[in-house]
Amino acid sequence: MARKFFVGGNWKMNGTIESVKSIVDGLNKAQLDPNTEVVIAPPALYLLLVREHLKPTIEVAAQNVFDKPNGAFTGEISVSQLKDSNITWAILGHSERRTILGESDAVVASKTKYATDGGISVIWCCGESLEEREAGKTLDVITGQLKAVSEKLGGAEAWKNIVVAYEPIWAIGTGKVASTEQAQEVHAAIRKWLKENVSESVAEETRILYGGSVNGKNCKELATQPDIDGFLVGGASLKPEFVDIINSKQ
Ligand SMILES: O=C(CO)COP(=O)(O)O
Repeated sequence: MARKFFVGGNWKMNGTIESVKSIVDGLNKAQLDPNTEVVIAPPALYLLLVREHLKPTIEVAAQNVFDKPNGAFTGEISVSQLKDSNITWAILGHSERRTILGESDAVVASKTKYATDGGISVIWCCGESLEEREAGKTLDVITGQLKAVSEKLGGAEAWKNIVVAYEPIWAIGTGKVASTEQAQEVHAAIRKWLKENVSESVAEETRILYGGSVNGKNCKELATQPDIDGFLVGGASLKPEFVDIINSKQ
């Protein structure tokens, strides 16, 4: 089964009502490859605005979701609130939340389990720091992150609603994109890990995205790699070149 190409736009903590409307308008008018699944993740405050104005063929993701049903959790958003608002995806495990907001493997795993159990699909992120790469620990870090989430998910079923995003921390927002060889090597290792530790069909069917300084120029070559099934885009998802990234699969 061919994996459908997937491009996510992670707007992070950027935008205003005016700029959000302008990006949405641009996406609504653009010619987008119908063979690419597109998901946009605006800041929480703009989720409803984006969902209301964006064409229905593009899904909307939250940049976080909490692992409790409701209650006294100031500042958090629940799975049921996302569903109530027609938000169908969440980004979890992003390195900015792991490093800046202190989310551990266990917290990320718990949120991922809670979201998928509740019917929210997850863009689950992993990636190594520069120090870890230089110490030759890249695959150890990635497989450690995979193991934590996989044990919590407890079987193949939940993986149907998960897209994996490999985002080397040293490539995020730095303009330093991983080479096609570096990205393909890690993507192939993730697929092998899924095959050996979850199931052959999960390994075959799970989309593995690359994220980290993807732009309109470098996306085409990355998209030629057999295990790169799309992108999670930060800075360039706020710009018109995001359309070129969506249309990058030949
Ligand atoms: O973190 C990212 C997407 O989640 C990547 O960000 P940049 O594309 O800005 O490097």
